[in-house]
Amino acid sequence: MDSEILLEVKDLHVEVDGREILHGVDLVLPAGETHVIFGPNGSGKTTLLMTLMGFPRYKITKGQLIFNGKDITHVPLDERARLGIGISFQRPPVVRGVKLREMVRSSLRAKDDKGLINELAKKANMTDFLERDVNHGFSGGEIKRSELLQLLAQGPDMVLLDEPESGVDLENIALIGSLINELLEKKHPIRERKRGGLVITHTGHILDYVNARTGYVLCHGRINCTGDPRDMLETIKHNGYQECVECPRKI
Ligand SMILES: Nc1ncnc2c1ncn2[C@@H]1O[C@H](COP(=O)(O)OP(=O)(O)OP(=O)(O)O)[C@@H](O)[C@H]1O
Repeated sequence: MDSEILLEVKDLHVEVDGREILHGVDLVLPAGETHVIFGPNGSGKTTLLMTLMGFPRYKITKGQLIFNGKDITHVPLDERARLGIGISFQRPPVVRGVKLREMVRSSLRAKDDKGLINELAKKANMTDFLERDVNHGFSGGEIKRSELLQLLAQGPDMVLLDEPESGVDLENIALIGSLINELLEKKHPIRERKRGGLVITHTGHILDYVNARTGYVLCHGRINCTGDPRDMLETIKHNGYQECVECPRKI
């Protein structure tokens, strides 16, 4: 492979509260690429992203995570964020007493810069939300834009997105798509792109906006299939996931 490898997941086994959820996941994300994760409810998609981010509840019992050439299997969450991993949650919490502006400021890798915060908020159409408590009373679409605004401030090398389009109307999906593309440096020439993304999607709407190279189907804590994400989505739409579960070509 000519491109640099951003993330390598090797034989990953993960337990949550004593129950094994991931039973040996392998994947490789080259720098500059976006990969998509499909899979039925409860198959372990969120578990995978939370484990990559380093939430302590998700215990790696076997396997290895290599990020930018460094073994991060036992590196804690805050250090992973400093190394350049960022996440947008499926259902982010309300943070009472913390204004969105403060949250964005704390995410900024660059020095505090009021001008930059305002500029990013404008891009995410979140200017009117900066003085409100994080996610308090935000609609589904506003929450997703707030998450992406924080990621834009952080500027991570690897972006983990858990259902970025859920609860977002069709008009706002275009905006969400353009924010994701900005995060993933879509305007840069391919060879210069250093960032990568892993995106969980159920509907696949985001594929209309984001240039995703590879898709995975995760079933019962294992990757059953890898391929072109648009083809996979078509098959899933027609046949559902049962075919993936029973597929004799399982990898
Ligand atoms: N604390 C826990 N104790 C036991 N099981 C758990 C715990 N947390 C998660 N699980 C289980 O792990 C499995 C995987 O959950 P996960 O949220 O990763 O699935 P998912 O593929 O993201 O699902 P969805 O598409 O519904 O968001 C589920 O069966 C869930 O109930």
